Amino acid sequence: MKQKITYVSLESDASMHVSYEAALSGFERNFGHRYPLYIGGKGFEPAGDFAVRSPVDRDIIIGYFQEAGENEAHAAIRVAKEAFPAWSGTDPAERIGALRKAADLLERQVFDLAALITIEAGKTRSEAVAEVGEAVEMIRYYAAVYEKSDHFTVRMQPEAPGGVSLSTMRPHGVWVVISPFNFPLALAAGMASAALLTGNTVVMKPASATPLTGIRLYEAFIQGGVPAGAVNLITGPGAPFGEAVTSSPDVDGIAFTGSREVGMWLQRAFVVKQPYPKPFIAEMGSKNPCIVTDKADLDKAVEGVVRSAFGYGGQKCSATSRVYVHRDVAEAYARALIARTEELKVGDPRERDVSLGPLISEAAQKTYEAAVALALKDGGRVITGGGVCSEGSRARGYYVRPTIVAGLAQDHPLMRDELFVPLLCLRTFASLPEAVGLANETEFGLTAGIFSEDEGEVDYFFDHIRFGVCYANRQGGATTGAWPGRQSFGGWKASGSTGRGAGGPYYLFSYLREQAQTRL
Ligand SMILES: NC(=O)c1ccc[n+]([C@@H]2O[C@H](COP(=O)([O-])OP(=O)(O)OC[C@H]3O[C@@H](n4cnc5c(N)ncnc54)[C@H](O)[C@@H]3O)[C@@H](O)[C@H]2O)c1
Ligand SMILES: N[C@@H](CCC=O)C(=O)O
Repeated sequence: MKQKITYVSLESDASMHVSYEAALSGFERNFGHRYPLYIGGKGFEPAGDFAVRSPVDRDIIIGYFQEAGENEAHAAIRVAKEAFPAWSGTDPAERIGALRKAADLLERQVFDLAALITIEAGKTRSEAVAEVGEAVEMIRYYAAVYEKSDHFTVRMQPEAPGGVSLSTMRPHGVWVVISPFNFPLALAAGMASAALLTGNTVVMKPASATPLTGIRLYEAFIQGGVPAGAVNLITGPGAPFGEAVTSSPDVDGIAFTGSREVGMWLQRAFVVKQPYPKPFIAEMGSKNPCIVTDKADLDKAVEGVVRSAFGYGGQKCSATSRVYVHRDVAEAYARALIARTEELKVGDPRERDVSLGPLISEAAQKTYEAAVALALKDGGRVITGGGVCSEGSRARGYYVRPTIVAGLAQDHPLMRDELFVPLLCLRTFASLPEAVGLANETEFGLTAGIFSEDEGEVDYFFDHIRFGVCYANRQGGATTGAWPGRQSFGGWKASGSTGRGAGGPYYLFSYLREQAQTRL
């Protein structure tokens, strides 16, 4: 592959397709294995197992995975605690080397991993290849930041002549890394590599829909040179794992990416059950707005919104789910938006020309159907989409039409709640301050976008919008597609807990604590 694929480019030379299709057929011959969980470098099959079926086609059983309970979580935490003194005591250059090697290994397997992400998570090939690229770049970016900053050691003013005063940043100990289904490689890789680079040890828990991608990441860390025990992997349901990790005195920090509901539960439980405050990193959901003013280039605004509202079926925390369009251009914009949306081909994401694969689960499909019904009941107009696709092989997956709803009140639940399905709400406004006010009327604060060719309007937007990741005139994605080293990715308010974005210059600080060292 000659060109780098990002979420914004999503295009490449034809060689990508040949390699991806070869990887896909290789993987298809290997469905149905049984996989262990990993503690201290050893695979265990201690529990009952669960089958993971593909959202692309429910008849595909990807594999059987361990349904771990609290005992396995405690065992992994114990081993990670034992591994901490040695791993935190290694030369940082050695840790950086191991993580860089893991990134190289992931990069070498780009098509195998992309095929796996397609089957497990239902992503199209371009989205899946981009995600592998994001994981690789995330690790490399953190390694570079850590290396260039001299591992955050800063010389301070000496207290007396001949003395030395340093500010150093030290690891906490055992971090639990809990990741969601929708970026099963990139988000787990980002959190876990940040913890490991900075000298912490890790217990990873991937989402139950996507455990095999988590196992492949674990293997890359181990093959890269992260010692057995410094990284461990538990599969299985969230609830018993959450009980164990929030109550264990040996857990020193939790990094979570997922829904607001689970994130808030974890944060509260961790505070209540621990004897003293410990770091908790949460990246959660959102309800992301995009503003299209009467000074917008409407072609850009159509493409940017379609990509962000419907890319991966709206199953991105960064997805655009609300559009506020100036009333003078609303009709023309809606017409063009509908036309472009109706060009999207919904189907099996293994196929080259498909733009939109399935939703992750039956529950997600039910959320979609309930949302469409509620929109109609409450006087909304479904201006395109609004139905399930169940013709032919699509009946064996969770395929739905990208949908746009107009005419709902600003405080309607569909304008307020994260749905995580391809459903976009459209409303009009009369002035930019009004639009920014409407965009900000939410408890969430992850991503926001504007389309306007007027610099003054764009300045006003950046000055007044209360979201962590903001974009202007981004045809490649109105609110989606942040990339390590280009955009720090972190939510405000109910969307995130630290104020320091993933893939940004300050992210590693979240896994460290400062120690002042004074020598006389
Ligand atoms: N802000 C971000 O960077 C970001 C990125 C991706 C996804 N997300 C959010 O993630 C959500 C979608 O992902 P999801 O459906 O996998 O989220 P989820 O919250 O259902 O699950 C996330 C992870 O938490 C685990 N979990 C569930 N209950 C638990 C419990 N009681 N204790 C411990 N762990 C538990 C799950 O097994 C999974 O591994 C959306 O809300 C999306 O916005 C946020
Ligand atoms: N980097 C991705 C992360 C999305 C998370 O769900 C984006 O910005 O769209």
